[in-house]
Amino acid sequence: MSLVVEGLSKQYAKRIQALKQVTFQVNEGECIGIVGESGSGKSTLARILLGLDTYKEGKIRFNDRAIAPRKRSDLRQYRKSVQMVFQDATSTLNPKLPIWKSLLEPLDNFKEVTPSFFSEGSLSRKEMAEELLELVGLDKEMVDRYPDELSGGQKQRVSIARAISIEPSLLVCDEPTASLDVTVQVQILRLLKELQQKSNMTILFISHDIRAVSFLCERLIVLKSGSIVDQFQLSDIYHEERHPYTKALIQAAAI
Ligand SMILES: Nc1ncnc2c1ncn2[C@@H]1O[C@H](COP(=O)(O)OP(=O)(O)OP(=O)(O)O)[C@@H](O)[C@H]1O
Repeated sequence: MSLVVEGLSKQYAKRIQALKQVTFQVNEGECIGIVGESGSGKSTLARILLGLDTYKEGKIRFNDRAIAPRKRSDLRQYRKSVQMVFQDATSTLNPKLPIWKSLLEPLDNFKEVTPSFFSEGSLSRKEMAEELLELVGLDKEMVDRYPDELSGGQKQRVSIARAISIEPSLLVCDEPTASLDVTVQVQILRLLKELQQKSNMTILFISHDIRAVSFLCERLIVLKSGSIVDQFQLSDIYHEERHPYTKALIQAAAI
């Protein structure tokens, strides 16, 4: 797996330059964090990376193939490899479907995928959903429940299970913990860390919270007003040469 973003710029209206010459690379098995305040361009970047938004300037290459957002066939292949976890798990899950049906949607879309983590032998669809729930630390009894019968943290676990069900080579998380209580945030971060270590999955974690990013990621990218102002290994977070903006984020988070 490799993702290369080169000189990516995105302009919404004449004066709104959401991304400016953004360049970075994500390598296999890495957990990389993109941190920035509100309005820094994080969601724009996430949407473009998922093929949900277009861009005119710059290049995105995934496994050495250009991602051209308008080509549907390319996009389908890409979606199989790149999955997303959003901030709002409620909107990810269809309120009219029991959890097990929502969980199986990606596997239904990509029938050619047989996840390596399923037990041997033929599993019924519900058993598959139960195994997915157990993978993210949820009780398998929850398969028949509906989203509004789950807590925020449980819903986020379901959306993580759903995203990893097809074993994507890259998982993009856009503020996955932002709407959760602090204690639940930590649990979700621990879960992501555990899943990443178990499967060597590559994670791109986008957040305004440098504390969360530094808990999970070994490399950090700092985005400010659409530009990357700093990029460093976690071990260098307190290094003197950090950008003043990074230092301010660290100080504000008291880490
Ligand atoms: N659809 C849009 N049309 C016009 N401007 C937009 C649109 N989406 C975002 N912007 C602008 O682009 C800039 C970056 O927004 P973006 O949502 O990517 O930031 P963000 O870092 O994700 O912020 P937040 O954490 O508040 O969601 C902002 O100035 C925003 O107002």
